[in-house]
Amino acid sequence: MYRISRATTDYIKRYTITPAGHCETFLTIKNVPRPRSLPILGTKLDFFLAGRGTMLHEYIDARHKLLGSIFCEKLNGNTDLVFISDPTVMKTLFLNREGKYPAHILPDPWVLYEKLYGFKRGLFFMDGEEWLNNRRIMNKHLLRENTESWLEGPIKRTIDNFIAKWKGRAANGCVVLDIESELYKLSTDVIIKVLLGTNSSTFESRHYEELVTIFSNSVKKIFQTTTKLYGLPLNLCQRLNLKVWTDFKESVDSSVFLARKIVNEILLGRHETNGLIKKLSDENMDDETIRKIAADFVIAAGDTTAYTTLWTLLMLFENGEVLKELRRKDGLYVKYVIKESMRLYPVAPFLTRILPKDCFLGPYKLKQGTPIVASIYTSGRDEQNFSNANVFLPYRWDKNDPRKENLSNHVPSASLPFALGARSCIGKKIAMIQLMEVIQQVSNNFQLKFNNIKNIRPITSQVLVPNKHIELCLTLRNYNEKE
Ligand code: HEM
Repeated sequence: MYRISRATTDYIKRYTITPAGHCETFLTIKNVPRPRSLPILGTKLDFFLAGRGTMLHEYIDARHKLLGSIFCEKLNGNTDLVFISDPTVMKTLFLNREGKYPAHILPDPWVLYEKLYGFKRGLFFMDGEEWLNNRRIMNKHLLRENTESWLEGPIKRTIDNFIAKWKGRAANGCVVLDIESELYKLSTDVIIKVLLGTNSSTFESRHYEELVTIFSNSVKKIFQTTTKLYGLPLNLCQRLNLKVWTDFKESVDSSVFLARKIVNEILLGRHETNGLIKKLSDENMDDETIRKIAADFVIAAGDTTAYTTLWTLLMLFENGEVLKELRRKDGLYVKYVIKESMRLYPVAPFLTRILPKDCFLGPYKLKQGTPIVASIYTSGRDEQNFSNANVFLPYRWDKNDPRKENLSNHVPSASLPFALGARSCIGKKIAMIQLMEVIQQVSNNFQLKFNNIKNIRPITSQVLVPNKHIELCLTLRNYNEKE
């Protein structure tokens, strides 16, 4: 099922395939549709006008609408990027074309930081055999069947504490919260407790709370400062020591320092713990590799899970009927609510892979090294993949729900919030346990009211985030309230 533009269909008619199945001439990257561009400048101006990348998801969505499900654009650099949004082509990429060591495009500021300071990062930044060996060990403890049985303990305990604190704060009436910071802190706390396990008293002090607050603020700053560097000449900013670069560098320095400090403390007391660090240590993973991988987890966990929680709560606030249904039902409905919110607001709106060898993708023969970008935001909102695509309808994920009959289009593989294949998110089970627990408990225990959400829109700031600061007015739910 290739949804290709009219221009591509014409090419296909022109380039025939012989009965023996041999392609006489095939389509190449030169035939991939591309937007009109200016000499020398290319489409750089369009890109700048679209907010230097902050509206990239909408910019690319508009391109797909114009050019079809496969198109090519250089964006701000000199390399052709091939954008795809067809679910079949995306599946082919992740399951058959990415090779043994799937490679993705790393954010430029991070690459420069690593080069300048010789600092080695975790799983997301590894490649080749190093990545595969470590990934296999991580898969065993985080993704295999039944890993939920050890993950649920530390995660649910952390969320119970979080909800108890919120209840205490809202005990005397409405309390206004900086919801982003609250959720960042929660996600950081959850991942530290996963590293630590359930049978330890390490970090049970007031200082721990302060540490989590300082750490999550500093991680939040990394994402803000990276976004400011979008589209700027990075090497020049660094050589001139401009504030955009030094702000980025300082936020990375302090986040990495603190993340390693946390991991070091767990490593020191590992024999009393039963969490992920103890498990990796028992696999004979060396301490430096544990430090790299675990410190990155603490950094990676914050924004993705925090913003997915925030988008889901916003969707529930705006869709009162769904919130009522969630409070009435237990079990899997909360999972459908989260899947639906990730379909509309995938925190990673683009996924990238670099082709390991020459291969066909859709009708095009592409060369080794070609960067491919899967437009997850577009595929999740395409009417051909999901009927009533822009409406928040969690029941579309429930195959037993009779209302589903009205939704003729449903292509699950068009919504890939955690990616697919060997390099998909290693933290997806952690994230799903956390999301399901926190969304269900917040909905059951509190009334939700957000301030300042008129005309709220998503922007790309590394991940998909709201375009303005949001406050949550938290009130304890009156269980007798009529629903
Ligand atoms: C809602 C929450 C989350 C979402 C939507 C999400 C999404 C993703 C996606 C799409 C990728 C794949 C990137 C690619 O293919 O290039 C990824 C990779 C990764 N994620 Fe997550 N993530 C989430 C939570 C977490 C958490 C809680 C952790 C911490 C354990 C985590 C750690 C990682 C790591 C280390 C990788 C790199 C894996 C590798 O390269 O082998 N993620 N995530």
